[in-house]
Amino acid sequence: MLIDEALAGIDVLERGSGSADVTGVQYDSRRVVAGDVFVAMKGESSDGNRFIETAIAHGARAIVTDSREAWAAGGAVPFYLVGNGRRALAGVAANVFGHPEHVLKISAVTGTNGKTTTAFLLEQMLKSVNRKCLLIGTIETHIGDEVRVSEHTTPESRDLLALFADGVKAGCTEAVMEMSSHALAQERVWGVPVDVAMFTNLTQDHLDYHGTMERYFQAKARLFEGVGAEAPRVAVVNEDSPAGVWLLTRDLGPEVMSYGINAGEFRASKVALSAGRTQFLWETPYGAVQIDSPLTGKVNVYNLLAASCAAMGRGLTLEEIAKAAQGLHQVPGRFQTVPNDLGITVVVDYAHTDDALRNLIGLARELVGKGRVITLFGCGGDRDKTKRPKMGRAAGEGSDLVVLTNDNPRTEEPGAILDEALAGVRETSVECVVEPDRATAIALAIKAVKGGDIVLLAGKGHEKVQILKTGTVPFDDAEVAARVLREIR
Ligand SMILES: CC(=O)N[C@H]1[C@@H](OP(=O)(O)OP(=O)(O)OC[C@H]2O[C@@H](n3ccc(=O)[nH]c3=O)[C@H](O)[C@@H]2O)O[C@H](CO)[C@@H](O)[C@@H]1O[C@H](C)C(=O)N[C@@H](C)C(=O)N[C@H](CCC(=O)O)C(=O)O
Ligand SMILES: Nc1ncnc2c1ncn2[C@@H]1O[C@H](COP(=O)(O)OP(=O)(O)OP(=O)(O)O)[C@@H](O)[C@H]1O
Ligand SMILES: N[C@H](CCC[C@H](N)C(=O)O)C(=O)O
Ligand SMILES: [Mg+2]
Repeated sequence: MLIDEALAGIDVLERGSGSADVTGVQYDSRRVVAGDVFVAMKGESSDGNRFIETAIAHGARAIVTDSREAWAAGGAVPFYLVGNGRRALAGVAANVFGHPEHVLKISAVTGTNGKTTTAFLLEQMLKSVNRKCLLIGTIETHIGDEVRVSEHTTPESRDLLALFADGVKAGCTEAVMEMSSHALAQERVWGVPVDVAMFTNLTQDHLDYHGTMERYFQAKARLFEGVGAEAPRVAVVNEDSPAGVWLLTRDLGPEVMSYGINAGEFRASKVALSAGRTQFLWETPYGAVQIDSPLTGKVNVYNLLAASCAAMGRGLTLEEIAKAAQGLHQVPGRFQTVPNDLGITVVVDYAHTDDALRNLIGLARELVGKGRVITLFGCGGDRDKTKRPKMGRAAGEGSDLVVLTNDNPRTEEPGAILDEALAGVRETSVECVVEPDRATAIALAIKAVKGGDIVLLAGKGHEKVQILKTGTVPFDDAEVAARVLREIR
């Protein structure tokens, strides 16, 4: 395609001389191949403009830059100056990949917790009526039946559009995706038209990046305004969440579906919860239906409500949704039990905020009866530090024993992270053992079990690695727990 076609619709401030035939687009010099347009953009930790020469050496045929200096300096291929590099990248990618975003009906979910689960549930509901689906989120990317491991919850626009194009090629008509607050703030989803948008909840996380809860919320709210695209046709909002109530006061576009247990037009009543079973009557303006699903816990009532509303927004009937709910599978690493014949309940969960820990421990308390709740957790390095004592407090408040350990210390000193979390645990009277090595800590937690106790391994869920200063090593909570359980047999 001619570079002018690749740049169609993009506000180009200055054009270089000459033309070029381009076959692809790239924003990372290390991934440029011959024929690409390289979009050089300023980032927060680095600047793509520093890598223009490398990109040209790798075969870039044109440069789109957000730096006037880089444009003025020019080079061996035509240069184009744009005002906003990330938006230009999204626009060029949409042109290069043939606008797959207009072929797919896109459902997107944002919120602090429940995005991955809700997206998985909605995908399963859409598949139950034979719609071919793309799924894009934290754990995996599904392109119809093909499964790929995800690098980001929400990929950079170029990679997102490439996935959309693969989906269209595979015959998908629907896409279900998570939109992280990082991606919304950075406009990785610029120009992506969302048909159905979902909001799950807002509690503390990611303040290292957003600074304040207000800015964190405003990033999430952008999904409902449309990011370089029209506002979503349908807005699905949790009215039991204070931030959801606030969102509902805004102009949310043509169709609004509020859900909840205590409030909301699409409401769950007669909620009955037990291990492996969630039942409620779903009362909607279009009639009521009994939902009976094999998921566990109150948070999943909310996830089911969000997914069910979105499924309805995508045209499924109440009966189709109820039928799909019966056959739903639990999401990997979300309240996942580790099978064993010792009668010990070990649960792997991705709770990595104080709110999620509180919900998880509350659920365990309900299930355990007279037994004890043993909670193992840690806090991520190079991430929101202010959540650490809060997570510690949440873990301490509901548990009978806390095992504090590492969870991806990244470049930080593990001991310092543990101290910050421990300060919160110490605000409670719970017994706490600190063991930095996560495998040893898991063994310790499981070996502390007396009949009828429950062990919660929180924070890493589906993750398959531990990220340490010295490098990334394979690590899987469920696998380690299974090994410990085999050893003590
Ligand atoms: C804080 C954050 O989100 N940063 C993301 C952001 O980085 P950035 O804008 O600072 O970019 P940069 O690293 O300064 O680089 C600027 C430009 O130079 C380019 N470059 C850089 C080096 C080089 O050798 N050559 C080169 O061309 C880069 O490709 C980029 O185009 O854009 C990059 C390109 O898309 C992302 O890889 C990067 O994700 C970092 C690695 C990250 O860890 N992000 C996490 C926090 C994240 O996004 N998480 C959310 C989920 C959070 C949740 O669980 O809720 C997600 O959606 O995954
Ligand atoms: N609706 C919900 N409300 C509150 N907590 C939830 C909800 N759903 C799940 N959780 C808790 O949050 C954890 C993460 O859930 P999930 O992976 O679905 O969320 P997410 O928003 O995708 O998270 P991330 O942004 O880290 O990818 C779960 O393991 C569970 O402990
Ligand atoms: N995806 C989220 C959660 C990771 C949870 C925990 N395992 C950690 O590393 O903090 C993040 O990057 O903040
Ligand atoms: Mg997720």
